[in-house]
Amino acid sequence: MNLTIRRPDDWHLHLRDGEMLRAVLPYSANHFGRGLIMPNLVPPVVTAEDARSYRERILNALPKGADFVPRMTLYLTEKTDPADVVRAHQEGLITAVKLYPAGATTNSDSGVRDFDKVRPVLEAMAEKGVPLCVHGEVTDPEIDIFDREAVFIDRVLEPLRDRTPGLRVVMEHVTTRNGVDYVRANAGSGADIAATITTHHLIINRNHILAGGIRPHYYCLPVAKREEHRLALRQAAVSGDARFFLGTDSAPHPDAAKLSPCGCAGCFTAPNTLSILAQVFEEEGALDRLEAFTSLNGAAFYGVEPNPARITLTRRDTPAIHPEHIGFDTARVTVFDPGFPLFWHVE
Ligand SMILES: NC(=O)N[C@@H](CC(=O)O)C(=O)O
Ligand SMILES: [Zn+2]
Ligand SMILES: [Zn+2]
Repeated sequence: MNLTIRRPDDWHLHLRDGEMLRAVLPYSANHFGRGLIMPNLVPPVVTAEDARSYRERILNALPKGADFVPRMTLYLTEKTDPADVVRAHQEGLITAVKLYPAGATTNSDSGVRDFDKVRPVLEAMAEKGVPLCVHGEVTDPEIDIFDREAVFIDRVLEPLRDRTPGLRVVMEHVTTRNGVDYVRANAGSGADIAATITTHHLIINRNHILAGGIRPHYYCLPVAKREEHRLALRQAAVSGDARFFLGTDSAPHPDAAKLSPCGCAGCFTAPNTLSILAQVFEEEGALDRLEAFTSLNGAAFYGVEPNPARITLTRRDTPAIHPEHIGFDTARVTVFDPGFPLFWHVE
């Protein structure tokens, strides 16, 4: 069986920097036309100048002849200058701004604590149509980690959208039925809310992380939730609803940092994402909607044409071989293991 679709885009991607960047980039560049590049480097990508030089480093790391365009984001801080953001967006240097609540996830220390301090930036973004990509979790230690996304919607997202009419928001890596329902319920208010869904959250629930032994490679943020939430995500992804699209959140970390007493969050899914997604859509009887999720809906939200190139996926009787790890001089990174063989090959 064959499926030819527009070349996909990855609207949430961590490429890191230096030798890690050079090691992981070819996997994304192989299958994706564009990637929205997350700015949570150390130090973060805060200004237009930072984004310009990071973009340069990515372009220099691209394999020869690659058909991949990095689209940049800025990391929102309480000191972000609205004029810098607007200028960078008008020049086409950045596609969006990323909000990390301080302390919510990997390298989020420079993120936002006091939302009043970023109001001028958000207002400028609303006026100029610069999308805000949101890591939607509260950091209040009183709130159970499995409830942090749902509480964020009520405490932070809804008030923020109320105060900033017209602000276009992407709920990144949505993990709950609450998130899916929130996006759906705001249908009436125009194209100002959407959500990315990752590959791994379509596969794992919280049992996969914790039952029968702890599995650090399944630990990511937001953490995977109960099965009912995974099913809600699958349903949203395969529905064809234009407000849901792929952002893999492929987030490589060296094994040494994952397999530690305080292991860090992130799943590295770039190499096998498309094989996994084809299988998910096949299982859901929705192969005809895979292209909308991977290649059309996100482009429409960001106001760009779908990629002109196409890729062909073929379902064979023999499993597709993906590396278990990728390695470079000083580190090894483990590839996300869906826990079942993958029969869809990317040609
Ligand atoms: N998703 C993750 O678990 N980790 C991401 C950060 C993020 O996207 O929140 C990372 O940068 O490692
Ligand atoms: Zn995040
Ligand atoms: Zn991420």
